[in-house]
Amino acid sequence: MTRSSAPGKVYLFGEHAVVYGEPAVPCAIERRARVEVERRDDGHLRVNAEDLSLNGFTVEYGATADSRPDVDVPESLVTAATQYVDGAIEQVRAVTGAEDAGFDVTIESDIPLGAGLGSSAAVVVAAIDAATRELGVTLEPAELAARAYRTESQVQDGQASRADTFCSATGGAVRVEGEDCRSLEAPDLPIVIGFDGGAGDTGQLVAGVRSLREEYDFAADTVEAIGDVVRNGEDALADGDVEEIGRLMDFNHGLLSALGVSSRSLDTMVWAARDAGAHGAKLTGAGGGGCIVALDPTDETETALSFTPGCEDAFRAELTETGVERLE
Ligand SMILES: Nc1ncnc2c1ncn2[C@@H]1O[C@H](COP(=O)(O)OP(=O)(O)OP(=O)(O)O)[C@@H](O)[C@H]1O
Ligand SMILES: C[C@@](O)(CCO)CC(=O)[O-]
Ligand SMILES: [Mg+2]
Repeated sequence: MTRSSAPGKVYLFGEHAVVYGEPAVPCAIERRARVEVERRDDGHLRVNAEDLSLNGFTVEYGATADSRPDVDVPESLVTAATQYVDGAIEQVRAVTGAEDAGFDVTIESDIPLGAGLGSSAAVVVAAIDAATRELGVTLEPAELAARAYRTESQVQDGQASRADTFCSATGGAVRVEGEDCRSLEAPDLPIVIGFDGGAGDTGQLVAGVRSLREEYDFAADTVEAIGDVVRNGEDALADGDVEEIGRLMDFNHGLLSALGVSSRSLDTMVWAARDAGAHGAKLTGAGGGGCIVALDPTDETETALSFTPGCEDAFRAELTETGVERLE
């Protein structure tokens, strides 16, 4: 039996635009997905994911002739729920050459699903790491990130960046631009997260931005403007200038909002944070619903968010330098 964990992340700058080759800066946070893997002799895959539910039922599937979860919901929802783990196992079989390897996979996660904190990347990175080690193969973090990226890309119809998976595999703050992935020095930022209890589907939100970009030149310009914000953000990070970082996060949120990926509750939380004196606030990840990230060294933003209608949870996030972690 092997167990691995991998962290979620927040984006300081650059989500969505990073899919089209602009740079982005995500940072790993101390909220993790843990995946336990045990090899099966019969070649089947059985998945137990206690945080993943469909119609209120925990998803448990696999290892029978009809291996669909026993839940009465449309097939498309079942596929959406299971495709990241199935895709991770596909990568494991490909990279090890053990095409008929079977596994029992158990997932436990502190990262809310579909909320912009990179739950999919963390689950895929931890699953690939644990399952390859179960077969006696240990991947370097860069190779692990590359394999996890293939899964995210497949699920997102070929439109994914390497940012989430690289950040989760290596930990810390990272800078990703196309295929260029590197670690970045970042000051210890006072990060506060607000969560509206909701979720957005990353694949669908990415597809929405892609069609806007194809339809309107000014949407393509907006994507490029996000790239400019990120480049300014890198300078502010290098200078440790938290006020400037916050100002640029505000700008980044406005541009994401123009691209249609914010929501009423995300905007409400962003404004609650700004009104409470945060240096800046923006949505994080794919958007549509889920989380915002704000910078505030005082308790004001966390307190204000906890009283904001529509905000279900407000908490401080510690950045972590630990990417994938091998537990057993
Ligand atoms: N604990 C988990 N167990 C099983 N599958 C999970 C778990 N967490 C996430 N997933 C998979 O990841 C999907 C959510 O991924 P999605 O990319 O839409 O959101 P996210 O990664 O949380 O947010 P973002 O990509 O915006 O950072 C779920 O539908 C599920 O397929
Ligand atoms: C929206 C997006 O930029 C980040 C999702 O966390 C998609 C991606 O990078 O693949
Ligand atoms: Mg994701």
